[in-house]
Amino acid sequence: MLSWPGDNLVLHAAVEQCGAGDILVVTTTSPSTDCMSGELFATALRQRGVRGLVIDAGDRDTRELRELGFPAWSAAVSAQGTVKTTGGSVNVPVALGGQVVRPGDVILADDRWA
Ligand SMILES: O=C([O-])CC(=O)C(=O)O
Ligand SMILES: [Mg+2]
Repeated sequence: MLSWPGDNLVLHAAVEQCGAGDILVVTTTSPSTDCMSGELFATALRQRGVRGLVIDAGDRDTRELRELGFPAWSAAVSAQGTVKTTGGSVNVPVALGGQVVRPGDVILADDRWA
């Protein structure tokens, strides 16, 4: 999904679109480390059977995520929250880390930064 920086309104819509086995990939229209997601979103995603979250912005509640056992990769850990004002796009190709990720792509991720 693609979001306005510092705004996680569309993340709510994206969660509703997710299903079992999915990995949710979150990007913003310009660089931002503001926190888009945390324990609450992770809990909602996990309940839908989502396998992980990749977010090219901030994430938080890292201890709770670890306790939940929910895998999340983010560009930053930040306490700076977001507003819920501007829509975005769900189920569209996005670019992050020099890669284009399309809906339905297979994602392989680990914790080795490799
Ligand atoms: O509520 C938010 O915007 C992000 C967060 O901390 C959570 O999902 O727990
Ligand atoms: Mg939280």
